[in-house]
Amino acid sequence: MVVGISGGADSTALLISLARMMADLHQQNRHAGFLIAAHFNHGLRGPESDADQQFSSELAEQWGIQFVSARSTQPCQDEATMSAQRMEFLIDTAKQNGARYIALAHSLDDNVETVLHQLMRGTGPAGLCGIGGTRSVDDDLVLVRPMLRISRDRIRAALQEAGQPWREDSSNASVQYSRNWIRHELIPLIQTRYPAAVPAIDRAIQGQKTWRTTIDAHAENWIQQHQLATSPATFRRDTNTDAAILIAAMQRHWKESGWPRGSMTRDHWQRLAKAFQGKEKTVPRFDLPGGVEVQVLDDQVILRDSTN
Ligand SMILES: Nc1ncnc2c1ncn2[C@@H]1O[C@H](COP(=O)(O)OP(=O)(O)OP(=O)(O)O)[C@@H](O)[C@H]1O
Repeated sequence: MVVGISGGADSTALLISLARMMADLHQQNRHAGFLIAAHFNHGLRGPESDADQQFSSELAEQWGIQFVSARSTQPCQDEATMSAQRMEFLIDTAKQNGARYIALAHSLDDNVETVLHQLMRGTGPAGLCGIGGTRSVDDDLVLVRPMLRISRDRIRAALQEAGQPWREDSSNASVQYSRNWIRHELIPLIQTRYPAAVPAIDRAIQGQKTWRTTIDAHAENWIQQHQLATSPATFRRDTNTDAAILIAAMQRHWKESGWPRGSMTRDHWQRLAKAFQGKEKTVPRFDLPGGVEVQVLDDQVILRDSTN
């Protein structure tokens, strides 16, 4: 397992927990695999960034864990780009060393902040499920987030109790980044009136995930029963199924076909669902963003990638 370590409280706690679990397994003479601590130096905060790397490397050494690091060749301030650079490094490290898992230390609070961020920026039901606990990167590699149900406060309290220091990232305190603004301004404001808001939102996320799993199972089932041909993708029309399931089925189809979803709005998905439900008889053909052409026949709907 490759563990992404920033030197912050969450990933310090994750690395130590995994190292202890490994030690326990070794003691019981059980196979424990191997751990690699991987740190990506974004190089944005000069000596402070180097000190984070130094801290992470010393922590790994202290626990007898192999340490790998890389430095950004194109330092940038954009959160999404930084995260993508980091993921690329973690995936490369995993592949080069034959690791099957990458572990990240996102906490319950990170999940709640992410959902609030998505909610305000605009999202569908999937975005309200928050960060996934596991995700397949490919057939041989799985991304896991074992700390997702543990609060930031609990993690810090445990580190303090263990006498284990961590690095405080000064850019985490800056409200310049929208995620930090949610963490440092918005959530504390909400908590002045709703002190238990964070665990309450987490429970709503868990509930949403259960709904999502159910809808996904129906969507998968629907595709199996209604897809008549793959090239071009041909589906049987269906007046009985709810729009939510039809939309989830189509979103799965988009993903499997590698079609771009970026410009598909809620209105587009609903229009597509209506085409299946037989309420779109007057429009036999229409186009969707990303070059997908929809042809509506009496008993079938055909989808074609017109850019191919
Ligand atoms: N520079 C980095 N190098 C390697 N892994 C990282 C780095 N920064 C973050 N990660 C991993 O990604 C996870 C989520 O990143 P995020 O920026 O939300 O974390 P963070 O606020 O720095 O948390 P932490 O308290 O773990 O440092 C971290 O918990 C850690 O596992």
